[in-house]
Amino acid sequence: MPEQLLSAEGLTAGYNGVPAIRDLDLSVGAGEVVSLLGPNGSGKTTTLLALVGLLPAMAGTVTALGEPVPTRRPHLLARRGVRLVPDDRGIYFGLSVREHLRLARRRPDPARTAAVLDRFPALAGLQSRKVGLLSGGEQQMLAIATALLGGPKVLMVDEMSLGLAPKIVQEMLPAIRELARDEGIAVLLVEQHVELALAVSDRAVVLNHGRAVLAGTATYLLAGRDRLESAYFGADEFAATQGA
Ligand SMILES: Nc1ncnc2c1ncn2[C@@H]1O[C@H](COP(=O)(O)OP(=O)(O)OP(=O)(O)O)[C@@H](O)[C@H]1O
Repeated sequence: MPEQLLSAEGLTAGYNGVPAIRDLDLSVGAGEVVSLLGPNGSGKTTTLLALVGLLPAMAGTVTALGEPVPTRRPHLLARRGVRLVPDDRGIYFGLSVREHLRLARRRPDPARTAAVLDRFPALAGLQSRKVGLLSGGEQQMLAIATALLGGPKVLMVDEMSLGLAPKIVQEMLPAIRELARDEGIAVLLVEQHVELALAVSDRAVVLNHGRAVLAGTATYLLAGRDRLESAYFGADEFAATQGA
């Protein structure tokens, strides 16, 4: 079993005193890719925000790299190597790609930059382009490349595939999978593309109404399509989609 770099136990978090996720257990080990799945509003983004301490835990604990995650100090956590790429990508549109990549490290590291750009070759030829003029897929690659330049130990990506063509997603997800394995990064993906996510994941957790309703290895989840759909949609909604 890999060393657990990120874990939540009994995590409850939400907004204005109202829980949006309840009693969640989750862990991601070195070199592992775990997907957090579930329908709209099931609590995936809330979970990520709680995991980086942007939302304080109402109950339970969050541990990253063996230490409790501090509340509302994501920059401190990022310095320790725990990075979240948010669903709006968190990038600066006025910079060029080259300038953006330079922001990622206090001291430039050309070898690391070259190694990361190797994983996203489409970006390599766009270094002079303004970030705001990149396509959605290129912007997403830049957001992830920027996070990777710092050499993260834990990487969380919220809805990487949002607004992207499936072909781009099919290229990017395996690149993230390889990076996790090669560099021992613990990766937590929030994804709407269930099958694409499971294809590159070791394990997944399905949330519904803020609770983990199904968890297991990707192989187990892919082998039980009905079980997955039922957990994903909820029994009643699933029945409705079946015309019952
Ligand atoms: N800032 C907020 N204030 C109050 N409630 C919120 C806030 N953000 C999210 N919620 C609520 O918390 C619940 C979980 O939302 P969350 O964004 O975590 O779901 P999600 O699974 O990421 O959804 P999606 O797939 O649509 O992005 C939803 O009921 C949502 O309406």
